[in-house]
Amino acid sequence: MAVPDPRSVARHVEDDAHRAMPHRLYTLVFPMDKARHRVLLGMKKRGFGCGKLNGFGGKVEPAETIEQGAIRELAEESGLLAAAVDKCGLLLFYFEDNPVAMEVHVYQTHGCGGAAVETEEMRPEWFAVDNMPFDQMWADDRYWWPFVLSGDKFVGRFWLKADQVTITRSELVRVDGLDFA
Ligand SMILES: Nc1[nH]c(=O)nc2c1ncn2[C@H]1C[C@H](O)[C@@H](COP(=O)(O)OP(=O)(O)OP(=O)(O)O)O1
Repeated sequence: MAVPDPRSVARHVEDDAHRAMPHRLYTLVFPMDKARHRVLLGMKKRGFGCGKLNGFGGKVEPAETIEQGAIRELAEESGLLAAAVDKCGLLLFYFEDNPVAMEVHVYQTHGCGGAAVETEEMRPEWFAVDNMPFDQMWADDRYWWPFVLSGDKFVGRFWLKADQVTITRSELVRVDGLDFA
């Protein structure tokens, strides 16, 4: 069996089936403009999730912390420079045709430096936080987005069909704290 990534927080999920699966770590960052009640999303132009509007993020590299990965991916995909990011929640995705679970660490950030620019991977656009384009986003986003807005921390688990759209099972809970990086 593959050696578990020590940065993974799968141990927080009390579920044998889950613990037995390898996990790949990802980040997902939502740059917020509190004054204008807006969030920056990016239209993914290639690869996984192509054609969807999403936060900014990607795979965590072996030599970095999850937070460092979040800040790096945000800069690479949007041009925005964040001094810090705030942890919002943890998402676990199980795709029917993939034996590796996706472990996605969700952050928001405020007052970034730099300017949002279109990159090879993403075309950025601002949206009102209370009128999100959920029809163009991942199917699970509409369920946990209210937690991001309220500031409540959350852990969500979603089981998806190979079409990456149909959710066959889900669990979403508010947690008191996220005692991991
Ligand atoms: N169901 C889902 N809902 C959601 O909101 N975001 C999801 C999601 N499933 C995956 N994501 C996010 C997590 C992460 O930010 C992104 C996937 O990362 P990528 O595959 O784009 O990684 P990389 O940018 O490292 O890719 P490459 O450089 O193309 O190898 O999609």
